[in-house]
Amino acid sequence: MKNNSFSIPEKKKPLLEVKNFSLSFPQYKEGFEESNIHVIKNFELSINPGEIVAVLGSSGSGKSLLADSILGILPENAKTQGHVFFENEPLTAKKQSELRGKEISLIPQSVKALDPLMKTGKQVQSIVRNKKDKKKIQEDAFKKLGLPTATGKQYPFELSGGMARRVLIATAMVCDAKLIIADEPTPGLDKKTWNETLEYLKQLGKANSGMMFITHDIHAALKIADKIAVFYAGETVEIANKADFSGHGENLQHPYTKALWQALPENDFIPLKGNQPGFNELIPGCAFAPRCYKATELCQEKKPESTWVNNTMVRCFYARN
Ligand SMILES: Nc1ncnc2c1ncn2[C@@H]1O[C@H](COP(=O)(O)OP(=O)(O)OP(=O)(O)O)[C@@H](O)[C@H]1O
Ligand code: NI
Repeated sequence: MKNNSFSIPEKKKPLLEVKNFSLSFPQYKEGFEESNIHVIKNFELSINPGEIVAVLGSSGSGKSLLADSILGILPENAKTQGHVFFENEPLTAKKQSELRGKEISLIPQSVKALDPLMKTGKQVQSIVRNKKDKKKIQEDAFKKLGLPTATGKQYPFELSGGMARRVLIATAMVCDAKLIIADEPTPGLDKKTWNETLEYLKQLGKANSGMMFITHDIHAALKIADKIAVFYAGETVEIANKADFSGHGENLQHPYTKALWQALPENDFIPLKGNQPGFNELIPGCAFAPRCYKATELCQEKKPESTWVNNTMVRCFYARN
């Protein structure tokens, strides 16, 4: 008898792993007393090759800073703690500068990231690593994204918002990166362009090795992501599988994720009362406790560690097993 019936499948090497990552800024009060604004706390995330993972968080919650942390382009006053690994190797500052724009590529949040003084075709060509076919690679990318060839001869100010977004996506496309970080790539787009842009991003994420898709739009996240990391008050409260967003959210583990899902007009349309705590509020327990129907004294007093329930990472004392 062959001895391979019990072989354990080889575990995939994660492309990106973020463990216990925190980010703060020093703040000086009157009398020069220093304190810290804690923007990201104990953040966790893992992206496997071929996976699109959405980071879903409200406006101003620290999503772009998370992207900047991975790329190594944080403001100088930012203080970080924790571990980031790229293909199992620590992502040091040296490694970040080697990989940035090559193995790891950013689709920036603002179309203002395009150089206003350079024609879009030339801008995209300047990213292509292959020295010979720069023009062809750029033109093929424009074609795939539905941009007319003539767009390459235009300056960014001559383009509509939707076209400029596609030029930004083209820069990530031609870069041939292993990991693409797309930071809020769909704000202010009309429905048709929104759908098309997400479709291009999905193709791009799947064609390349993986994508971190940053958004505050749950619909956009559900349209393209395999997994959704839900960000609340700077922490990942749950990393849910896309399939768990269904019905009344019975399979979602964290009460905040459930509340987000149930608040959608096409679902139960139940509004979530209250606000997220500010960065300066020191909360000893679970940050969601003041708004949570399940919260007990334990939740007010102690922070839940991350646990795994049915293949889902969750930080809640009362997640189901
Ligand atoms: N250099 C800095 N010094 C101090 N605080 C900063 C600095 N940069 C950003 N912040 C704070 O960090 C917060 C999070 O910023 P970030 O841009 O990462 O949020 P975001 O989730 O990407 O927001 P949006 O949805 O608007 O894009 C900001 O609200 C701001 O208060
Ligand atoms: Ni942002």
